[in-house]
Amino acid sequence: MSLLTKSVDIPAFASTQLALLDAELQSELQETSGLVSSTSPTSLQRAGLAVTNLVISSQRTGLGGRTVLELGPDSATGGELPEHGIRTGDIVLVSEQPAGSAKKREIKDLEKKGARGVVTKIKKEAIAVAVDEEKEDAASLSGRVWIVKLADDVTYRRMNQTMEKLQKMSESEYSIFMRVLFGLSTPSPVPKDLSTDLEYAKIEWMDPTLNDSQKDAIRFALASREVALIHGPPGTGKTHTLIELILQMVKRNMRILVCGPSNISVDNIVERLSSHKVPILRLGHPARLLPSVLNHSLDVLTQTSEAGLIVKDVRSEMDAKQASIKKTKSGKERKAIYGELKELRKEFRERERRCVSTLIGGSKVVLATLHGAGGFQLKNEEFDVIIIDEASQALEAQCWVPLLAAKKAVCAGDHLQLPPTIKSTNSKVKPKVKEGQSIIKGMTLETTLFDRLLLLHGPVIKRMLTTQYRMHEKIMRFPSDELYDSKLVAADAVKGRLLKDLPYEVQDTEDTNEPVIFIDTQGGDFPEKNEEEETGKKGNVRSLFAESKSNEMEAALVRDHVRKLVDAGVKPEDIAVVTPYNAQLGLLAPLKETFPGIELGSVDGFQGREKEAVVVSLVRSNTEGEVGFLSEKRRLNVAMTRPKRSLVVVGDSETVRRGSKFLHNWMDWLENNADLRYVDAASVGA
Ligand SMILES: Nc1ncnc2c1ncn2[C@@H]1O[C@H](COP(=O)(O)OP(=O)(O)OP(=O)(O)O)[C@@H](O)[C@H]1O
Repeated sequence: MSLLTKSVDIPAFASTQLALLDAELQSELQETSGLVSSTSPTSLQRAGLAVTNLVISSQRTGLGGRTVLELGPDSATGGELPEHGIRTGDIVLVSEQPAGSAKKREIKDLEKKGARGVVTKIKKEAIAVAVDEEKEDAASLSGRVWIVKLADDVTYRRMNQTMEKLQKMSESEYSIFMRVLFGLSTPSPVPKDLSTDLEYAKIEWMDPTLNDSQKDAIRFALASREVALIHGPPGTGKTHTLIELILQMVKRNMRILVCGPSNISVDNIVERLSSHKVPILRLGHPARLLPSVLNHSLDVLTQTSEAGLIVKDVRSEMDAKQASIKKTKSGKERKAIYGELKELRKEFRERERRCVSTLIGGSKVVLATLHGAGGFQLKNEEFDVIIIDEASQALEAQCWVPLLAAKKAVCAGDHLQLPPTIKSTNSKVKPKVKEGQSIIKGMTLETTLFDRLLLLHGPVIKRMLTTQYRMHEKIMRFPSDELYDSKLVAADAVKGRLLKDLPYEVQDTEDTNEPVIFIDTQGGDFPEKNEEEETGKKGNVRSLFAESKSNEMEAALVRDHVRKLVDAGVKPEDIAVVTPYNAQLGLLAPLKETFPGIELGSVDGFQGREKEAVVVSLVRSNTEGEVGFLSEKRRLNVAMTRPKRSLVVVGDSETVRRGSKFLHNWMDWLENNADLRYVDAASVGA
């Protein structure tokens, strides 16, 4: 029996999590500092960890009073920023750019000459960074600067505090909810068929178009006492379902905290909830929120709401006093003003605290990231239920930040897509445990709460959404049969959609009237290349690209295919090329110049997204049948479920089929069902 199917010793669970989190943070810190100290800025940029050759183009005060720097390309580079891997919400260092050859750069030295901050906005021609308060003189940076992505140790602090609390709790403090989540008690039973149950049969749906599996999942989530999982395979309307669930809960006078692992996952829900007349409140730094969500932000409301105006009064009084100090010469008078200011500050804090709790107290639905839910604002707040969206993409320790005080949880996710990205799995940093503490062997950070609960309690705690609104029926077939017990059904509106039926002029060609095309390169004429061999670079660059492979033949075939689609009239912005390998993305990069608007991305980065046409380059082609990254079926699942109307797979079936049973079945399925195209090296032009 797997360790996860048994009840879990809570202190051992917490110490294992602490050790794993520490190892993860250490490898993140090591990776960043190792790379920054020994790799040239240009290589860091290539690895997606930095953007070089920038200048500060403007500086302004952003929300929350923070200084926001806007960084654009220097005049020599001009125009748009190069491709980079920096994302909104990343913690970065803005600093003078060191010369390429300068060795032994330490992050702390760079920090002296620059500042840490949070990326608040990314545009084609500029990146905005809100710098930390104590470093506002960073604006004085002149000349050429660069930004480097740093490890985000703040998020670890909160997860650690949560796990430490869990570790120290005595058994008598465990709530029923906690006991169920660790398998010390079984979940309270829920009637099997809720559609005939008196209480749940006659729900008045806000959205009457919900499908039966969505309705069933909502009834189940309402009826469950401790925990419910909503399993949402790709395109099945997971968020759509959560919105209705939230509205139904509000109708039942419940108070709800809604969380997700990322700001974007939370904002997505705020945006969709805002059209309904429900008082909602979004916690989080305004700089990190979507602009459309700002009018629900706690920080903004404390300044604009009625409750906020009282705070504003004190603030103006304080400003006036501050100004009068400057005018006064007499020491005695100054001292008196300082005394008054001190009192005012106290008053200000007290009013602000009251204002915050009035605003939070008046909200039926509060939304925050899992990490943000651990802030002081929610310290004494009680909720009837915690809803976690994208729960299968969150670390379990992160989920416990709000769950420690919970009575009931509803988690939505899909454990058959990729879990959160972990660095320490392949690194040399090993988890260390304090003496005398027991740990759970074999547990990793990649095991999410969603996975663990399914293993622990089985399907009785979940409901699966089964109608999908994204893919042509044929694109859906293989993942449905192989991973979702053949339960997925394509909605009528999407099941027959092809590229040629796009709402703009697209010619009917062999490339636009086929939902699944497989371009098979078997024959071994163009084997993959190892990025190390190609660059010949040593040191940390090696580790960065250690797993990276590329395949020029495949890149040429991808280019050919994209050209044919565009020639047939498909807009480049409706096409994406995804591949598991960064080095292959590098090879494909020129496509963006030829076809502006096309999207190139790693499979992992494309999770949660969709496009009309998706070309997948599998890259691996070798005589050993090695497939590396591809052996992870959750990655393949993400890759093959992104397209709406056209999935094009480019790969060497001979190599790939040897990688795993899943890959073997996929190659067989493609050979039997896809529009199969064999190529020989000589016929590839581009
Ligand atoms: N019952 C329904 N009727 C019609 N369309 C629906 C229904 N439920 C969901 N959709 C549509 O399906 C699409 C996907 O929905 P949503 O964004 O909620 O999915 P998701 O499961 O959260 O997405 P992902 O697969 O990326 O996790 C949306 O365009 C949504 O409007």
